[in-house]
Amino acid sequence: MIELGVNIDHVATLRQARRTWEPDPVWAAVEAHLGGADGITVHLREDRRHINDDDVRKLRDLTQVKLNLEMAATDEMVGIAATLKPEMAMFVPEGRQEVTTEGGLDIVSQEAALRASVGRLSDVGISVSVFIDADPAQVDAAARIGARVCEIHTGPYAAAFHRAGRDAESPAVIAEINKIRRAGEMIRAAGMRFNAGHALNYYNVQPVARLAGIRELHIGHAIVSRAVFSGLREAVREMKRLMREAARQGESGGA
Ligand SMILES: CC(=O)[C@@H](O)[C@H](O)COP(=O)(O)O
Ligand SMILES: NCC(=O)COP(=O)(O)O
Repeated sequence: MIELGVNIDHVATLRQARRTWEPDPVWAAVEAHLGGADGITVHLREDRRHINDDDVRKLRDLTQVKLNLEMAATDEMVGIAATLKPEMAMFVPEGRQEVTTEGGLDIVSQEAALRASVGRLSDVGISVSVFIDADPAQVDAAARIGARVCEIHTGPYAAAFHRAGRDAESPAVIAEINKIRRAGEMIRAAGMRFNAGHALNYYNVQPVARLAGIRELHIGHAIVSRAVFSGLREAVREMKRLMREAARQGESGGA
């Protein structure tokens, strides 16, 4: 069955707006768990603009569902992950000026360095994921460096969906979903786990959740935004309901 990893970065974004102690990401993780989250995702950015080292340590100790640590592939971050041992670590590209992650990791241009980082984390039992565009060359490279998981960047799909006025049948949206589908087929054929995420929301999630072989979606901004009005537990519950419904109707019958 398809799983949901809830990204709680923006609970920390709100805390940092006042540089205070609330809202606490650990409380968010508990609420997400109670709403049906299968995992918790945080992105420990090099500039610590939202989640900080202390949050990750506490989440590691207290979270009872899988922890996925998103990070740049730097020595510092690899060291932190190797010490804290989240169940999964995902390498993402990072830009200092970006508001959020702007594109997938270019594995092809830094294969040797990334292979070494994947090796360091795999050696201590962490399942290593890479955040990549739906690009066959990047999927091939992910397999070559030993990644166990690929998370396909759904930002271009989400942007097309928004531009099309939420029309899932528009040619631009279908073209984007087909790219993700083809990447997913390659990922699975290479024996890796097929995940997806970024900018998914309550309107655009179902076509992605219907894809054959999709294992896990990572969703943050939309869930935390909904939670402002409905509470986090309910926001997670509703997202899981949409995902399950789509998976049941989906290309692999919810398997
Ligand atoms: C990798 C990805 O798709 C996003 O989850 C991103 O890493 C989140 O980072 P921000 O929360 O800083 O936007
Ligand atoms: N890796 C994607 C993620 O964790 C959530 O991204 P978003 O829903 O906050 O855009």
